[in-house]
Amino acid sequence: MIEELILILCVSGLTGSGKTAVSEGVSKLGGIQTVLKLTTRPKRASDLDGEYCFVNSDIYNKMFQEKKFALHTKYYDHAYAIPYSILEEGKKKNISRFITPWAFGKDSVFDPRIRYVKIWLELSQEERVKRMLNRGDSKEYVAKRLEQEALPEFSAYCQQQRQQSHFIVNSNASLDEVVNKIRAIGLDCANLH
Ligand SMILES: Nc1ncnc2c1ncn2[C@@H]1O[C@H](COP(=O)(O)OP(=O)(O)OP(=O)(O)O)[C@@H](O)[C@H]1O
Repeated sequence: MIEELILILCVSGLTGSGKTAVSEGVSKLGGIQTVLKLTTRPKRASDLDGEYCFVNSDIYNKMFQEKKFALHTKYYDHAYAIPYSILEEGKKKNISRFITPWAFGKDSVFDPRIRYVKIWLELSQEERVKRMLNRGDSKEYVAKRLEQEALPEFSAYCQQQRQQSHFIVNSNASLDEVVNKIRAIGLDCANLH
């Protein structure tokens, strides 16, 4: 199990704000690693290799009951988890700092021995739409996501994520700049221990 301190940088933000790109970018610079997550949601064409392991609800629930997850959350109809095994694999490579897109919800379960640093990526809707279209999302998909964002329940949830974050980072800068800023936060927080 977890004998030494583990830190997870949890990057949240609205769709298209850069969570995945920034997490990958930080991970590429070394010392802080992305984590493979388990999910019950179906695979999408846009999913990056190595970001998710797709499992059915039976397998997920069994692992949950066997306390195999360091973090678990529900988002709409699907469940997401970070298994201890992934963190332990990192530890074997001397990595104890991780980064991942992650949002804490009211159904979240998390190991309190882990230190979570919550980072919110801030970006205007206009710029997010541009980036989503650039990444190949269809206009219909973008419109659907924006409609969802406007729902009072969803918007309150996002507001809460933002308010509960330890750092708010402006994503309206080059990817390198945002990556370096977040990496510096991760390394600074690691040095506090
Ligand atoms: N700082 C940046 N400057 C320019 N482009 C960026 C920047 N950050 C991310 N992007 C690009 O914007 C697009 C959206 O980023 P990304 O997919 O990481 O967003 P996300 O927050 O993970 O979205 P979602 O929640 O929909 O999965 C991607 O094509 C990504 O490469």
